[in-house]
Amino acid sequence: MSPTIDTKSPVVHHDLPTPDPESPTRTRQPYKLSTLCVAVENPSMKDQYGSSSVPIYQSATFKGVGNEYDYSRSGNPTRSHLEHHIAKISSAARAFAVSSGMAALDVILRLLRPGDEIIAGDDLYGGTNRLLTFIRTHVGVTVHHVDTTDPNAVIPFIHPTKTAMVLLESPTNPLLKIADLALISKEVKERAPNAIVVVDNTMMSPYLQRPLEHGADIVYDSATKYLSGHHDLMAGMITCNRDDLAKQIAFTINSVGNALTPIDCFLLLRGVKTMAVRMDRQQATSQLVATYLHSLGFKVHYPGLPDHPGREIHQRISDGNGAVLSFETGDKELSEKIVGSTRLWGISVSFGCVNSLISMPCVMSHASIDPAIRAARGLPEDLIRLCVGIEDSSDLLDDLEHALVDAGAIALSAQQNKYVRVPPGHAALNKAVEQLAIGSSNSRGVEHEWFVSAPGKVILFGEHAVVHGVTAIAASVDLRCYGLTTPRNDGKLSAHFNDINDFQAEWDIESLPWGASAPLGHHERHPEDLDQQLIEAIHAGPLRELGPDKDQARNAALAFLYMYIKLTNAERPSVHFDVRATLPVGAGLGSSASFSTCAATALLLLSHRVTLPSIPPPISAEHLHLSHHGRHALEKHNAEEANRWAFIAEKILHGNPSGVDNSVAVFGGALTYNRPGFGKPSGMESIQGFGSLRFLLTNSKVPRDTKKLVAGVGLMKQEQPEVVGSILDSIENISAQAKRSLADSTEFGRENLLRDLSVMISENHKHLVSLGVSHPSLEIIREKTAAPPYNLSTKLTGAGGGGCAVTLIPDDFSDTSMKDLLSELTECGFDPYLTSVGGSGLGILSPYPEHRNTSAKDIHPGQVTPPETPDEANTSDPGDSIKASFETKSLLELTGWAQNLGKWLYV
Ligand SMILES: Nc1ncnc2c1ncn2[C@@H]1O[C@H](COP(=O)(O)OP(=O)(O)O)[C@@H](O)[C@H]1O
Ligand SMILES: C[C@@](O)(CCOP(=O)(O)O)CC(=O)O
Repeated sequence: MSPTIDTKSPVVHHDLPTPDPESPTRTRQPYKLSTLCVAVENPSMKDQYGSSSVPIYQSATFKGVGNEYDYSRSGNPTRSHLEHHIAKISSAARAFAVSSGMAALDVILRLLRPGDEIIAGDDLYGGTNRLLTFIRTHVGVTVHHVDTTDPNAVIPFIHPTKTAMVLLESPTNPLLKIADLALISKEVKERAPNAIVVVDNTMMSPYLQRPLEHGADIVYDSATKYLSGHHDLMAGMITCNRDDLAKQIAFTINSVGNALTPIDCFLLLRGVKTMAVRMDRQQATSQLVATYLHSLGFKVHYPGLPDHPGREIHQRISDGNGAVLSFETGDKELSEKIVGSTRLWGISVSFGCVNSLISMPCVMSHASIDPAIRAARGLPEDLIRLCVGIEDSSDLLDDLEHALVDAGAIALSAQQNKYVRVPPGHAALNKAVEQLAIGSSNSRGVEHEWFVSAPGKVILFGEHAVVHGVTAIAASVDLRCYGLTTPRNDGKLSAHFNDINDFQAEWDIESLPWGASAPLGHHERHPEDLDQQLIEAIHAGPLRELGPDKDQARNAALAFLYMYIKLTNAERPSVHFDVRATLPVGAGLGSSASFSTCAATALLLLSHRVTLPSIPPPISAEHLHLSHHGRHALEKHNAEEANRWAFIAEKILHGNPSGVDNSVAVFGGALTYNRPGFGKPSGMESIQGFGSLRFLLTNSKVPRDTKKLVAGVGLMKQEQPEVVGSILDSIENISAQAKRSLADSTEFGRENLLRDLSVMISENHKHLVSLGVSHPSLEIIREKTAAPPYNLSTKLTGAGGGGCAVTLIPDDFSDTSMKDLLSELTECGFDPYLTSVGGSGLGILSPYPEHRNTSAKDIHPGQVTPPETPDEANTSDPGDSIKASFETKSLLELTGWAQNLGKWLYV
């Protein structure tokens, strides 16, 4: 077919390129729209040089008589290419490119005659409204503005002969109201067969919605928006399937001369190629932004939200929710402040660009509508419109949050430790109060203490091998690390690691190496690799005086300071961080991961990146003491964030961690774990049935260093890949078998399960010996437990090289035997300990006063009975009593005391 634009008979139909079947037996599916967007080829317009990009025919005239093209106002090869392409992706036979979206509407409105009537929406783009007013006053066309989101409001205005055009938008701009394009088209056709249904599809683009498929006669787009995507050109596209209409449209364009210029046609063709990827990203971020604003309590207009009134209709007629949304703040002045406070969101009219934009329709795009009419049409003066671009979603959310905070629309709730919406009208007042509280310094006040805790772990199968992609099976143990932050508010930061030779240090916050690290946005993820520049700066700065004999403390302080600098750049809270554990440090029970989890969580709370549920469910007193009560009180995304940061601290402490230890410390319970990056499913899966098993943990008390042991296995793997490879395969088989046995334990029988696990424990240990990570002390423990009358299976657990061994205790193991075994091990200088596994993961002591157990208020050491007159400071600030007792409680009392303080919120 010829693409000739003949002004006498200008209608040209464009083929939709459904690919031919390759063979009679294998049909090809039609290309998806995103493929069609990229495939600009027009088989009937092959370029003479085979250029892969459509050339710009920047020529007003073409030589010769009777050729395809003579004058660019009538036709131009670059424009023909563009029109063919847009027709193809719009389910249209014809497409016309003109100089702007308004030019498109102008061409369409010229189909009307004096006396005709139009039905149009009441929430229209301001420019559309302006042109409609013009044709009403100058052409004598009657315009009925009705709520087109309600078909019943449209029907009474349809006149069988007078109604010449129904002009629809869906979603509307800027209130995102939905019109049922299919239903209205049908109703119009039935009642006024000659009326033309016209749809402005700019908010959606053909990628997300093709109204011609739903009965519209003409569709137009401001191609300045999504079709081009870059705000570097202005264009309008008109598409239709009716020859009669196409002829009239072509006639008008040729007569008035508003066709798109060749260079803009070229730019638009280039833009369309990336439309699908742009829109996919823009939509995904829009959903995040809408959900975020909605969660803060703003009235948000976006069809992607579950409570949007037109959602069901929109899902039926479109393929997505688009990238424009709007929200109300309740206060015009506040909205102006928010719009003025953003940095990344550019203040601009229009939308559809790769850059994100923010605007207030009533003072910008819709300012041309009379304020009284705006009010009558329900357009809120405080409405903010967001047009989402392709920037990183975390940057956009962060910028918006900053703007909301700066304008005083949201404020930090000390009690909930998260941003909450300030009731409209209070914003200015609250802002002033907050400024006073913050004072002139950039460090924000810290109101109360945070008390957090996380368990250690026992690895039953797969340690070391898990670093290299093998499945590990691990569970939490009932030994925990505790971290407490207390406010200092004197510009200093301090830490006290009770278990690391009572290490204490204090730093001037402003002297920390802030400059060595780029600040991390509020929603920004930490990159996979550690920031070596910051690590070096911390070593050279705050840690410079710690010699090699202080390795353990230096590493822990490094992990703490690294996260403090990365996470709290905006707040820089002045706090004291106290750590104590009931876990042996460096013994293979994951002390580093539980420490990392505590430090990460405390800092995430202080930087308001982890928030608590505002109304935790009520508790009954009898449950207060159970360690696993309150599970799932912390939201999953908060747990995941804590786990991500605990893993970062683990990298600092341990070099090449697999992530199993911190996953157990955060999520608790029992799980299988696979490290990502080995071409197989990764992550964790919780396993049941583990909690009923009894284990004896025996600490050899031989110190060792996880980092060195893990690095040692890594080196061995490099030097003897085949030997290590086959050991890893064998361990993988053991883990897989153990996973199956644990999963099927009821069917399999308890006795069989215990017997199988025993065999696998011994096997796994042998493989660890081959990897060179056992130690004579561990072999003594293994031999002692294996000897009659005990006949138990033991393996090292964790990194080995000393540290702990784990022994499986069968159900029928007698109390007498246990007593004998414990004393035998103790006599050899070991620390045996019977543990229960599978308890709670990360916990945060609820900060809500109603959750604090006042009867458990502490009695200071040395006091036999509570004082008759309660100590003022002690009653008014539970933080004081927590800190004092935390450092002085005996190891045996620590867990019970912590539990008794109040309700713990667990992952
Ligand atoms: N309670 C704690 N307080 C401070 N730092 C700790 C604590 N527990 C562990 N760490 C840090 O973790 C390191 C121990 O890590 P690692 O050798 O992996 O032992 P584990 O096998 O117990 O995880 C310590 O040297 C110290 O830096
Ligand atoms: C050896 C390893 O598998 C477990 C280390 O445990 P621990 O640090 O010894 O508690 C290493 C890892 O998985 O990161």
